Amino acid sequence: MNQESMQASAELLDMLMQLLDESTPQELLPRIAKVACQVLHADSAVLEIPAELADEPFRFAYPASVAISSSAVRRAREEKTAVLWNQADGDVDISKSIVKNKLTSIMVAPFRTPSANVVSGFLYLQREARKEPFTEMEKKLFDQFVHVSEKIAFSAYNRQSDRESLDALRGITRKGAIVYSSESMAKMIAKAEKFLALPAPIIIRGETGTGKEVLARWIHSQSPRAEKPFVAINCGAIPENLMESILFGHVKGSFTGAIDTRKGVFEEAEGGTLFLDEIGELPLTMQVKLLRVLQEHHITRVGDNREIPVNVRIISATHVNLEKAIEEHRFREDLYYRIQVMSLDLPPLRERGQDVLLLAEDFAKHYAQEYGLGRFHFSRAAEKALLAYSFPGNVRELENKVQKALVQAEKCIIQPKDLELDVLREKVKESPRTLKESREISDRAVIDSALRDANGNLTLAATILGVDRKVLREIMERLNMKKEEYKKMRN
Ligand SMILES: Nc1ncnc2c1ncn2[C@@H]1O[C@H](COP(=O)(O)OP(=O)(O)OP(=O)(O)O)[C@@H](O)[C@H]1O
Repeated sequence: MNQESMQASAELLDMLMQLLDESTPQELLPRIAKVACQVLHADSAVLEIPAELADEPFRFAYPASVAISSSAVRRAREEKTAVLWNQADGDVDISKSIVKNKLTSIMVAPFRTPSANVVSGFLYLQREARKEPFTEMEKKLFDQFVHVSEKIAFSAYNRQSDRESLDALRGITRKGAIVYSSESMAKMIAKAEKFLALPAPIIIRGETGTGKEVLARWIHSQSPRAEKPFVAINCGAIPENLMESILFGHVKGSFTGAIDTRKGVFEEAEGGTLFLDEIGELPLTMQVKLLRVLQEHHITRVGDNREIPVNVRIISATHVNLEKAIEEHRFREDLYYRIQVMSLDLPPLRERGQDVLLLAEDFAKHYAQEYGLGRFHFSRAAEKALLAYSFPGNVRELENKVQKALVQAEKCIIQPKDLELDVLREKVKESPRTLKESREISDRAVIDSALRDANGNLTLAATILGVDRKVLREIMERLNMKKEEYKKMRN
């Protein structure tokens, strides 16, 4: 092997190594285009896969606005191999594209299905005029790279479809990073789905670490604003004196330390979604300013008097009871009505039943892969311990416990002791739980959700539940549930 081909093989290996970590096709495909672009020193890349191959058509362009030669793509498909055009080559259509787009050369390869000759998509690279054209050796490397990438991509598709079949068998739903099988989550997601396309603000209520940000990101990704930015800030973590500048930006010299003019998060999120976590922590002075922006749709940077129009969807989140904060004059009622046009209650983990187990399995799989460990299983005893443990609402705590357990576990089997669950927080002391206890837990969860939907109205809640009002009242008495506690909750 000569020096040049040794170097090429090393580069090819390097490219492929970078792809092995990506687990889903959605993560892998953009990476293929980017890695090819980087290692082959191209200025732009496009990877396109039509719908019949993937579930949805896939197109990734880097940079996003790149113009490509469709004649070059057609020729690569006809020739069924990687093809290279340089400025001096004779193909009239392709030369036109090369000159028009100020290029020096183009390489395209068909991106095939695993079943051999069905040409489906393509990977396209081009170099700008100021650079050297691609060489024959680079074309060879590109061809080999595409062959192996196709195989990596298809095993990712297969893994995904295996997982989807298994998920369907077990009644598991995945929405972006959100995983669930419980009714309480399914109900909340069904409600969220109705809000996706609407521009109005949403408020997400839920205890700490229940997935409010994950839910907000998913809503954004499914909304007409998905291509625009999602910007998240935690109102509780920002010092009061910096809050205005972080939200609305500032001009140079407007205060000590303002060495540049800076955009605030409203401008950064332009056209997209701004996630205001812990909105209940926003100081009263800022609440007034935020309300004004929501009403007037423009902001003014600190130290400036120009009004800058903004088009941003607000999703806010809170773990505190905002109604109580209003009563205590810590939160403005007018702002409350502005931000809670549509409201979602994220159930705490303790009300998600078996979700605890599937989240634990997912976290175990994810972190075992990240740490380069093998495949882990939970022992039956560990599963029982997880179900019996009263998580204080918190998916993050579960995630943390599973992470630690992976390090402690022997022979890739997670035992109760590896999870370090606090014995004082066990929901039920005896195991297994009796039928009566388990029925009470599920009765409590459905009644809770119906009362929320009905704003504490017993007749309406009874209708939702399909029982007589008297029967509902009796069950509530037995479970020590009070309708008054639901009067102020709004969905
Ligand atoms: N249903 C879910 N499926 C998978 N992962 C989840 C789910 N809910 C939460 N998580 C994970 O739990 C962790 C906490 O989620 P997130 O940060 O969205 O919670 P939060 O309610 O916004 O927290 P905080 O109250 O601290 O702001 C994240 O790592 C997230 O990926």
